[in-house]
Amino acid sequence: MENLIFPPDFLWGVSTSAFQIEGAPREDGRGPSIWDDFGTERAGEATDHYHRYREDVALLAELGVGAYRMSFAWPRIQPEGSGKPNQAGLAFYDRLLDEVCAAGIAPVGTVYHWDTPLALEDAGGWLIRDTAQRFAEYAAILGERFADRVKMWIPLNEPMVTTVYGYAVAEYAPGRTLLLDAIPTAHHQHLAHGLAVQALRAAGAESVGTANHHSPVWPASGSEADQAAADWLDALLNGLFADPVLTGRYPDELTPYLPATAADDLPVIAQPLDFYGVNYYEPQCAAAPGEGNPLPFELRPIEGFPRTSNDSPIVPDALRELLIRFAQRYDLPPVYITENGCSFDGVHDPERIDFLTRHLAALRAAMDAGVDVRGYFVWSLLDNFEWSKGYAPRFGLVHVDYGTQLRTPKDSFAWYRKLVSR
Ligand SMILES: O=C(O)[C@H](O)[C@@H](O)[C@H](O)[C@H](O)CO
Repeated sequence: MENLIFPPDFLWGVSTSAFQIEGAPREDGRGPSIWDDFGTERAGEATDHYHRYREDVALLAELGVGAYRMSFAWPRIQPEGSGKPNQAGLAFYDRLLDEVCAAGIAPVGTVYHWDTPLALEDAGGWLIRDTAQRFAEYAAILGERFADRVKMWIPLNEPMVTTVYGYAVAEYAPGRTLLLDAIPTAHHQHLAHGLAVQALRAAGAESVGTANHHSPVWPASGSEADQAAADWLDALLNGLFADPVLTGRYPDELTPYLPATAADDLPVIAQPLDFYGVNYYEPQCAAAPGEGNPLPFELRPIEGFPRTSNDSPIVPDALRELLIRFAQRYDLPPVYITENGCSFDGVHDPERIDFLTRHLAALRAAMDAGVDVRGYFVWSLLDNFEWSKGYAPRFGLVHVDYGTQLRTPKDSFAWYRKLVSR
């Protein structure tokens, strides 16, 4: 830890999301979301944060972080995804945000972290343009109510994951297998982002940015064909989500898959941002597609690196590589690592401390190379519902016994507290 030297005003935080921790799916007028009945394992009561938020905010205060990234549950605010807000839903976030602010912690508000109201999905979800308008109305409701307490806003968490995992390969809700025909959902999310930026600024939001999932893409070999495949996957996973908001353009190779009028929306999409949030977990590897593969790439496993209990390769240096490449490629606003973390079991978690130490060292190296990074958020405060993987992966600095909802800070909690208090 001695070598992990960061500026005195560096922002240390932790991140969570509403659907993964709140529970209380049927309480106080919350409507159904696309995740409520999706997959083999249900979130159900999750960590019951809806009732135990005071205890969790006390953990945040004990941890000593300066910021807490949370998300608002759209179906709790607008049960049908449109129309008048549900006052009981707004009141929950009043209670939560007042508690966070009273603890001297800055709330960072994510407007959407994948829990689309079911009624909107039944109407077409991110496949239709109208959902962007609905989203802007929802963001305006949040801005008007909470911009006095939430200083940093993130309209959408990881639109890439929604498009690829939710609409292209059906790993996540809503579970569509549209492959490249899922790409219009990226455009409609970008439009939603742009309209929400306008709505939040109009409501007095001080700072608005992103939380985009980014991974360096490595070719499986030095062959031209593998390099071309890696470039294509890089355009899909990174370019399609960074270029429009940062440059006002789409990657050339993706334009054939976009709605015909997509270019008309780029001025709204590419509004200046106060920060660029990056969620980093691991690199990807691509090879030229085999016979009969409709995609211009195929994924290859990343080997030769230690792995998490969730079988993800641990490659800290890829974070440094990614940030330096982004700083060379884009006129980046200040950067925040809005998520980084790993799954390991147990309360005694030296592997997680090692993971965080090595990723923070890589982050420091990127800063030494000139990348303007202003803060870092660990995923996650609590063990929680890891989407289609359910409750098996444990990403928390705090262990949760899902039978009793007992919270137990892990060794990594004490380690992070020491780091952020320096
Ligand atoms: O990045 C994501 O996928 C999401 O933002 C989180 O909700 C995940 O739970 C976390 O990343 C661990 O996979």
